[in-house]
Amino acid sequence: MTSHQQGPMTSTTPGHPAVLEAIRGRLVVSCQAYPGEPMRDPGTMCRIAQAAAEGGAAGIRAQGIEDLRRIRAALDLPLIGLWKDGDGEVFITPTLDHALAVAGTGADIVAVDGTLRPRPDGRTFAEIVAAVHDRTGRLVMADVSTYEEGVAAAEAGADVVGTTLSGHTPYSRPGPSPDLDLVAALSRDLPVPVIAEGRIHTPEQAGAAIEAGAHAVVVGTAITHPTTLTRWFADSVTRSPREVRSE
Ligand SMILES: CC(=O)N[C@H](C=O)[C@@H](O)[C@H](O)[C@H](O)COP(=O)(O)O
Repeated sequence: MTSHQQGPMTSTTPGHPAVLEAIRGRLVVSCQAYPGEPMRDPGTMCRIAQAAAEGGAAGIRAQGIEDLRRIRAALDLPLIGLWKDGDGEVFITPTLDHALAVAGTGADIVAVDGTLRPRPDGRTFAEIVAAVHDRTGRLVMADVSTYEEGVAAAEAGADVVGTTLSGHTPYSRPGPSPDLDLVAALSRDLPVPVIAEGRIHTPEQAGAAIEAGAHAVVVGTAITHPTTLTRWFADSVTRSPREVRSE
């Protein structure tokens, strides 16, 4: 039994809740595999999370009820939980029922789509935040894609805002690199901590996100998704001029 399994970490110092203090200026590793992939297995994700912890992850972000239960039982680190479900536009913890189920796993922070798009259960983001707070005492992370969404999410009661969905909505900034401008603007203007998440592929980019003002950095693909990592290398090798390879 870990302290996290007893309930949400309570604040020991003025300011942010303890779980947010624990990840301040640190790396959180997102451990996720996608439907149909060989690593889509709670035991496998738990081992990946344990490996990330050994490497210095200060927190873990994970998806799916069983993955979260396994990781919660195995690791005494701040845990950001979500449940990706459905094939609609809003798929990150899309309804209040999803959010309550995530909270029930012992995750310290429930990550919820924080965009302004309609949700399958018709609730607003503010209603979901209020219900999670009232019924579970857990914190809520708003996954947003733009500055306006970040401001609205903080006003709606989010405890922490992440840039997770930048580049993943049709109206946000596309491109392969992290949206550090969004990280900087939200970090400057929001009264709650901002987590840099999404398309952070190198240690330099992770450091730059902290420099831009991020409270913490979440890295997923570049640490825990070997299929994508392999594709990066495979594509680079096959695109290289033959003479370079034969040197
Ligand atoms: C858009 C979406 O569904 N993002 C998901 C959110 O949990 C994950 O698939 C990402 O891996 C995670 O956000 C970390 O980002 P990156 O893998 O780029 O480091």
